[in-house]
Amino acid sequence: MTHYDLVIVGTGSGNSILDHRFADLKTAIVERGTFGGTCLNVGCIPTKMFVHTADVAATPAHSARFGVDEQLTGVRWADIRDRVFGRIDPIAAGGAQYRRQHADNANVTVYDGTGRFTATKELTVTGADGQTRVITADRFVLAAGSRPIVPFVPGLTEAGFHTSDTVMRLERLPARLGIIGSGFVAAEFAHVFSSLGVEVTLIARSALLLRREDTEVATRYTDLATAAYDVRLLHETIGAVRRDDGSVALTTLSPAGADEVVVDEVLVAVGRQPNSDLLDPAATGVEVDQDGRVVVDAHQQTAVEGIYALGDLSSKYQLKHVANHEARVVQHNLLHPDDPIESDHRFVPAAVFGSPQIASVGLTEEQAREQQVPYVVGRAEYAGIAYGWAMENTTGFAKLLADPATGLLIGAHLIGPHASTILQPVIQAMSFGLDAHTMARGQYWIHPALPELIENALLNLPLDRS
Ligand SMILES: Cc1cc2nc3c(=O)[nH]c(=O)nc-3n(C[C@H](O)[C@H](O)[C@H](O)COP(=O)(O)OP(=O)(O)OC[C@H]3O[C@@H](n4cnc5c(N)ncnc54)[C@H](O)[C@@H]3O)c2cc1C
Ligand SMILES: NC(=O)c1ccc[n+]([C@@H]2O[C@H](COP(=O)([O-])OP(=O)(O)OC[C@H]3O[C@@H](n4cnc5c(N)ncnc54)[C@H](O)[C@@H]3O)[C@@H](O)[C@H]2O)c1
Repeated sequence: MTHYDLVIVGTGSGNSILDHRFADLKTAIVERGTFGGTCLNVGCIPTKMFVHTADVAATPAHSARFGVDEQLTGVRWADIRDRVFGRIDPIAAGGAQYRRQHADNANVTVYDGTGRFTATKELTVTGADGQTRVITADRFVLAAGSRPIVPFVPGLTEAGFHTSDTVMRLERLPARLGIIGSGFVAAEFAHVFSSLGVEVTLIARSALLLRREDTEVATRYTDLATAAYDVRLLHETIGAVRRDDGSVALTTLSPAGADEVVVDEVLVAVGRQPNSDLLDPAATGVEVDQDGRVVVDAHQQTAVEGIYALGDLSSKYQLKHVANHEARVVQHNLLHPDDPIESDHRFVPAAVFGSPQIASVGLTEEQAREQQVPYVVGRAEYAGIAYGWAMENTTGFAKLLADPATGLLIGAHLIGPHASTILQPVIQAMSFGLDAHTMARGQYWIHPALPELIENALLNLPLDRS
């Protein structure tokens, strides 16, 4: 048994904690999978590299209305895939090598294997070969992330399916892809594969795609997706079977009765579960909530002194910018235990990089109503601003919610080109308490750029005083 000052479980956001300020601490870092975690290897980074490629591939389909006749003559899947992972895999390998071998990390030992608590502040690490090593520490950082949920569907395991962990490394592009689910992963991969020429069928249990977005945004997205893909709403997948010709028949049940969807590959995208079950935090006295999330306080500390948790393991947001923020908080609190700081989860934004993009921050209109928060709504359409005309966009819009008395923004919801970028000034205004009128009129807005969408929505807010 080896004792450490600090043990970090998970090399996603957890790996970013260690720097020269920890050089005096005898430290271990434990990883069961690929060094670098979800965002780098199977999450944000590769998906967005595929999304940009999809945007490029989709361009010819929209170019004729500008008087430009373009044709997509083919996509080279192997080249697309290998460009993405040719860039990413060396970064993961380099990160692992840096921790294992570089002089900067003389104080760090990397353990390959799954960490599981076996007693208070005692972790047993089981390697792929089944060998176990027991380590103890004064302090722990639990950054073990989450993994895709696979719902029980009779026959699905035998038929074979992909998750976001594997679908980006497909050997070849399928002609038809069935996606079970209707959230972030479903929307992004529907755009990616459809733009590359794959027939996409989205099988959603709910009546709306992206149903956690503001309802107006989710409704607009559902309408646009229905025009672009084969969308089956209110369909529960109840069976799967791989046929002799290699296709997979998915049986679904909807209010209209049983139905069948025949595809070549299946992507399961129904959410992610925290990896707390692998860690058994209870064995060290750390509490887990009913959704499997490790419970932390505002300092990211669990109920056990010196054990911190961050990211998808403990956060309901499951977003990389949140995991990064929490990792910085944990880093500070490890370095300055007598002067701890708190995480700031007041205004957490999110973006779906599908087609079109969606970006949001703060309350939806439905949440504001439920919580009885006073609000007014200001809207603007891409079709109402000059750059929106340039893009011939007729479907995108911004919807802002503000407190009518103070003018402070309480929510923002965008659907349309570059929504993830255009939202940023709103996040800034909310974070720093800038009211809508000052934001709209206290600065220049570059004309005729896309952020004029926000300027117009701000000016359209029916505030008590403006
Ligand atoms: C397809 C996809 C696209 C995404 N796109 C975006 C995006 O565009 N923007 C965004 O903000 N977020 C995105 N996310 C979410 C984002 O990737 C995660 O929120 C973030 O990576 C979580 O970081 P983490 O450090 O908490 O966990 P992870 O990065 O998952 O790190 C956890 C690590 O711990 C290891 N581990 C787990 N259990 C153990 C154990 N018991 N012992 C040892 N090691 C263990 C795992 O192998 C893993 O490497 C996406 C996610 C997916 C799946
Ligand atoms: N751009 C981004 O920031 C980004 C991109 C991808 C993933 N992510 C993160 O990863 C997480 C996981 O993404 P996701 O799309 O898998 O989950 P999600 O939570 O976004 O959506 C899952 C959807 O599947 C539905 N569902 C649940 N069980 C089902 C079942 N048995 N059959 C059919 N549908 C079912 C849910 O109702 C929900 O609408 C997200 O919560 C997000 O935080 C972020």
